[in-house]
Amino acid sequence: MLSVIVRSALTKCNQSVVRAMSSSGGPASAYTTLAISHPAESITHVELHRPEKLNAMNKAFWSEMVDCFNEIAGDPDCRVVVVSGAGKIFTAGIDLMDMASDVLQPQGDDTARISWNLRQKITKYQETFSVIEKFLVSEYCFTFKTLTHCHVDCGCYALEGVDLITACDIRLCTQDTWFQVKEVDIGLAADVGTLQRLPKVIGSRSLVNELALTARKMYADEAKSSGLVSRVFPDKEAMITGALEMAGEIAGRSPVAVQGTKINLIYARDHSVAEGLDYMATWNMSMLQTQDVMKSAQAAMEKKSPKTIAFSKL
Ligand SMILES: CC/C=C\C=C\CC(=O)SCCNC(=O)CCNC(=O)[C@H](O)C(C)(C)COP(=O)(O)OP(=O)(O)OC[C@H]1O[C@@H](n2cnc3c(N)ncnc32)[C@H](O)[C@@H]1OP(=O)(O)O
Repeated sequence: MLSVIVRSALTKCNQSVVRAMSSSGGPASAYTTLAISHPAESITHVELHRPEKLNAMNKAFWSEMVDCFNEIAGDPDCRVVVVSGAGKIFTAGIDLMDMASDVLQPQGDDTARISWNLRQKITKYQETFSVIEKFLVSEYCFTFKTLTHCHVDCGCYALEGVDLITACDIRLCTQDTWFQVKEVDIGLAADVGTLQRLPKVIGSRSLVNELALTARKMYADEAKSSGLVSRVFPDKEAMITGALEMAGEIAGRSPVAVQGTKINLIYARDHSVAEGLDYMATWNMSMLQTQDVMKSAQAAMEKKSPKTIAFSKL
């Protein structure tokens, strides 16, 4: 239904894009929880795809995300990744049924061994989201987070999704989205990224504390004003069009410049200004020698968009 309405409203070029990004076809890959598509040149779409379970993160999901982003990292044709959720919500968080025995009720009778094994598992689950940041750093892709549209009365959720989206570079949502750091409601401290990354995404420490300590919902307008998302769209169609336009803007620029910018932004986030400047100098002592600078400068002098330049793959 959604794809029919969308098709009639978009250009021929965008029709195939929205078809590729719609969830109706199901996963077209080896993965059981992810659907992968290529809606435009240099852009990969990763869709969380268990809509009947609200994209709850089961055991397969945690390892498939790592495999998927490793695969993307090895794909020189990919420059931007768009991540979204199939169906009415982005994700309902950890799969409480499938994961219960693994994490919430660990087996064994020796505290040290149970603890040791739990630590291993937590570290492994952390890698599921860190891989987005880490591997895209070592490659040259940007990640958008897009949330699916649904009616106001059913709401959109990003529960464990907050861990995932804070590892992405840019976050977009629809007007009827809400976000929740849900962990305290199920008796635990969030352990796969939210408490580490959210304070670096949202400027207000007080707001981060409030969200994490009370598990209250944060709606789209507050998410925008706090800086969790950079744009709010009226509906999914507008959001996908906007996300792909933005992805196209990034993918059309020098991958040397884009990759270097991303890596140095993340480095600056985690280090002092002095350390960041030092790292930058070392980075650019080689990267400034790229032919992309000369090509781009020449295009600027001729008042041409950088998107008119054919940049080679990294
Ligand atoms: C190492 C990491 C350790 C732990 C980390 C935990 C972090 C977290 O993820 S905390 C968040 C945990 N998630 C939740 O508490 C959400 C639970 N779900 C809900 O509250 C509701 O489903 C809802 C999200 C508010 C949506 O409600 P509604 O729209 O009414 O849909 P439902 O009918 O409830 O759900 C449809 C279908 O999906 C199944 N489902 C929903 N959430 C989960 C889940 N988290 N795990 C497993 N399955 C889930 C639900 O059971 C339904 O399935 P049916 O087969 O149709 O019954």
